[in-house]
Amino acid sequence: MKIAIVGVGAMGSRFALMLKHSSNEVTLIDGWQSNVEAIKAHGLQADFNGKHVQSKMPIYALDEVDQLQDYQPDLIIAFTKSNQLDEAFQKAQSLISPQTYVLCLLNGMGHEEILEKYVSKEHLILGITMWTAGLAGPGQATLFGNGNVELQNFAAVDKDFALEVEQVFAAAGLNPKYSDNVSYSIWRKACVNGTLNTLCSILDCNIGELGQTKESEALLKTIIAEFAAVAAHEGIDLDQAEVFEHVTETFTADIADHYPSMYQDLIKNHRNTEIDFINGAVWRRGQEYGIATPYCALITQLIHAKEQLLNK
Ligand SMILES: NC(=O)C1=CN([C@@H]2O[C@H](COP(=O)(O)OP(=O)(O)OC[C@H]3O[C@@H](n4cnc5c(N)ncnc54)[C@H](OP(=O)(O)O)[C@@H]3O)[C@@H](O)[C@H]2O)C=CC1
Ligand SMILES: CC(C)(CO)C(=O)C(=O)O
Repeated sequence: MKIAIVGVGAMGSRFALMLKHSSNEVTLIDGWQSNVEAIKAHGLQADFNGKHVQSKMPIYALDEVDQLQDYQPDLIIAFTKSNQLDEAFQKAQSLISPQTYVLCLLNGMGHEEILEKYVSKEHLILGITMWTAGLAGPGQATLFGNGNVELQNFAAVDKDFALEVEQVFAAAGLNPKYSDNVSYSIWRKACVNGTLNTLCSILDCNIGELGQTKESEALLKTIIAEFAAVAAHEGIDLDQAEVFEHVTETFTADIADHYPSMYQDLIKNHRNTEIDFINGAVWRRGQEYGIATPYCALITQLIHAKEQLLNK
């Protein structure tokens, strides 16, 4: 399959390497100049489960997309951060023909509202992933552990292409599943990020260390209850006990040593975070629906305050 990846940070690099390794034609597009230069010079490099891998792939800066006039990908995978998605697709929109599909696996909620400006509902595929990834530097990913992908067409349309993507991902070892209720999965995953990503960032710890604190149980349950109240208003009936179990399973799983992507942004790289698409989205929607979400409000404000202190 002809696949373009827009956003070649940690996760974009993982998917690029795994999809290229299984013989897909992968083209990379990214806005971070030193990353683009490093990949142009040395290819994409990674510590992949302890083994060094290196793979040459065409890469273009977002400002160079006009050089790709005759290039028409079958699939574009969005792997920017939520807060970069709109600007990246504004710059990359010339790649989207009426045949192109866009798959969004970003953490958080509301990305379809942004992507619908650039691709038709019928060609939008939404999903989530439990794969993890980090960056050791420009063009150098750190890829450990296992994960999976859930995806589903956004509109109720013919799912042939999405099933083809499922097959291509299966051949790449990405453990995909065509979901029959991806909206539920997106809320469920948002609960993972709304607890682990935020609390690890505020407490400056990894997932396993968070799980060792006595307070984690009550914090998780309260945050999940706020997500569930807002989700219920949108017709999604989150099973809070199952979601709590799903989140706490990570405390002893092979991602226990992982510092969540929000931690990598805020604490490691002093960059702004995706908080407005996670707890911030729950707080905002709660205000609209008349539902109190005091923990999400406090967490959103603390993360924004930390962004201001660190990202001067
Ligand atoms: N990392 C993880 O383990 C997981 C992440 N996700 C989700 O996947 C999506 C992509 O996340 P992830 O791959 O972690 O994102 P990254 O931050 O690694 O990369 C996203 C983009 O940020 C820019 N960037 C990254 N690092 C730097 C830096 N040090 N300095 C300047 N710019 C930089 C690059 O583009 P540009 O220059 O255009 O800004 C890059 O394409 C997010 O929605 C995330 O929540 C989901 C599951 C796990
Ligand atoms: C790996 C996981 C689930 C940790 O919260 C994640 O999605 C992230 O790091 O953003």
